[in-house]
Amino acid sequence: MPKTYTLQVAGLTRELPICKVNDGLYIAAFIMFSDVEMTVRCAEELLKKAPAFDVLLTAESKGIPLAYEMSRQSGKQYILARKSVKLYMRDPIEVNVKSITTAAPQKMYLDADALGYLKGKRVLIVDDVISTGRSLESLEGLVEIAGGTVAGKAAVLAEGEASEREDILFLAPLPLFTDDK
Ligand SMILES: O=P(O)(O)OC[C@H]1O[C@H](OP(=O)(O)OP(=O)(O)O)[C@H](O)[C@@H]1O
Repeated sequence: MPKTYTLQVAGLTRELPICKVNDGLYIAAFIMFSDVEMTVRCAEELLKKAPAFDVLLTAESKGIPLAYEMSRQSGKQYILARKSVKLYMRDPIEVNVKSITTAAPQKMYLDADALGYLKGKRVLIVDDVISTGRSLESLEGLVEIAGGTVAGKAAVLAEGEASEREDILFLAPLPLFTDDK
């Protein structure tokens, strides 16, 4: 198994460390935290591809810098689905989620203010990576509960079989790695 994977995306090149998920399955870890250049460039490229939308929606935590930057560049607000309830959240609603990189089942929450903001809006869902698609599915569930419409589903990278999906926008595929390849 190689130690790194060379990613080219949005005109930039990065060496991603390859990390074990479980026996036989490995991923190349794409962590945009701290990489402002990558965040800014990917936000630009995703906004070029994005359909018309009113508001961005992402999930804690790695989607946050991307959604922030897409919001800054587009002038459209972003809403954040939290993965725990904070005492300042009014009447939170929840959906279940289990992503490829987080072993334990998680939940996503929106409070009444966020739900109210999404109601009747065209929502562009954004994340750093779409892999199994379960996080995306949860975000779609939140949009439905809120009474918004999904304008588009966008990520910097589509991992594994997600790169064959035709219902998502992404900038580059990201392979999954197994012991036999
Ligand atoms: O398509 P999926 O299999 O759902 O995987 C993609 C999701 O997994 C990662 O987040 P993670 O849940 O690890 O949380 P984090 O951003 O807080 O690290 C990533 O940022 C996506 O949100």
